[in-house]
Amino acid sequence: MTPLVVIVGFLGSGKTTFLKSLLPELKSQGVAPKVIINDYQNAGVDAEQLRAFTEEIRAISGDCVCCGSREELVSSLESFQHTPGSIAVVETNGTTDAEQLIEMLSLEPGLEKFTLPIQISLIDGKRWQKRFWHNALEREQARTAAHVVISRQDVVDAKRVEEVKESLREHKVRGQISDVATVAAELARVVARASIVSARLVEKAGCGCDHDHCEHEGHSHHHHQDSHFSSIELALPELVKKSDFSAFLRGLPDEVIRAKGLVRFIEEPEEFFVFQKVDRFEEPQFFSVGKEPTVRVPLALFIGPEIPEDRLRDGISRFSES
Ligand SMILES: Nc1nc2c(ncn2[C@@H]2O[C@H](COP(=O)(O)OP(=O)(O)OP(=O)(O)O)[C@@H](O)[C@H]2O)c(=O)[nH]1
Repeated sequence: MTPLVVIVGFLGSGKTTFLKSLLPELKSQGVAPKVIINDYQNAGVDAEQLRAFTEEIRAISGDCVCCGSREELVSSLESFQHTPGSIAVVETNGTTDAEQLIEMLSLEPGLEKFTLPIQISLIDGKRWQKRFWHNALEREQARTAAHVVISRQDVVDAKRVEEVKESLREHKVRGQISDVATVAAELARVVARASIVSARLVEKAGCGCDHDHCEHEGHSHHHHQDSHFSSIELALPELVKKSDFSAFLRGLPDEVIRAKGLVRFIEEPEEFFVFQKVDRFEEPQFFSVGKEPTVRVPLALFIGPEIPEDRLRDGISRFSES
C-alpha cells in the first residue's frame, strides 16, 4: 500500500512553503514523494515552486478537490505508479473542506491501493482565529488532522505560539503538534510499514477476501493508526424493520460523521436500498438499487475521527432483535 498524505490549511497558511522543506527531508530518508497540487486558477504556479523537490508533480486547477476537481484528483491518484518507497502528497487549496475530502478519499473504490489519508494541517501562527467569518473554516480544516504544523513562528513571539497551542486544544484539534522533521520521520516510518503490509497482502493473495476487510484475519476494521480518521464495515441483518433502522441511524454517536451502506427491509424484502447519513442533523435517506445490485450483502460503513465500534455493534444487535 502507498501512504496518501493530504496537506490542508487556510489560504496562504504556508502549505507550499512547508512542502519545500518536507520534500527534501523525505528524499533524504529514502522516500520518493509524488505531489498533486490543487489550487484556484493556476496550480502550475505552486507546482513550479516544487518541481525541483520531487520527481513527479501534477497540477489540478479549478474548484476545490473535494467537490469540483474531485474526478480529476481521483483519476490522478488512480494512475499513480505505486513504486516501492513512494508516497502520494496532495496539496489542497486554501478553502478545502478537509472532512469532505478525507471522506471522499477514504470511500473511493478505485483508491484501495492507498492507505486511508493522513492529514497534515498548516496553522498560520500569526493569523490563527483572527479571520473573523473564516474562523470556523480554519478550525474545521484543523480538526481532522493527524499532524498540525504551526507556520510563521519566526514572526511571532513565544507567547503567541503558546496561545495558538492552547486555542487548538480548546477547539479539540487533536492532531500532534509537529514540525517538518517530526512529520518527515513519521511519514518515512509509515512508508516502511506500508511496504511490509503490501508484502503480507501479496503473500496472502488467494484467500478470497477483500484484504482490507479480510475475515480470515478476524477483523473487518479498516483503521489507520496514523490518521485521525477510521472507518469500519459491519454486517447488517438480512432484513430489518425500516423504522428501527432509521431510529438507529438518527441516534448514531457524534463521533460518526458519515454512514452509508446497503440494507433490505422486512416491508419490501425483494428490494435492496442504499442508505445515506451525512451528519447528525440530516435525516437518513434511502435509495432503491433494485432487486439484484452488484453487492448483495447488507452492510454498513461508518467513518469518523474515532469509531465507537462496541456501541455500533451493540446498536445493530439491538434493532436486529426487535
Ligand atoms: N515568515 C514566514 N513566512 C512564511 C512562512 N510560511 C509561509 N510563509 C510565506 O507566506 C506566503 C504564503 O505561503 P505559501 O506557502 O505559498 O502558502 P500556501 O498555504 O501554499 O498558499 P495557498 O496555496 O495560496 O493557499 C509566502 O509568501 C511564504 O513565503 C513562515 O513559516 N514564515
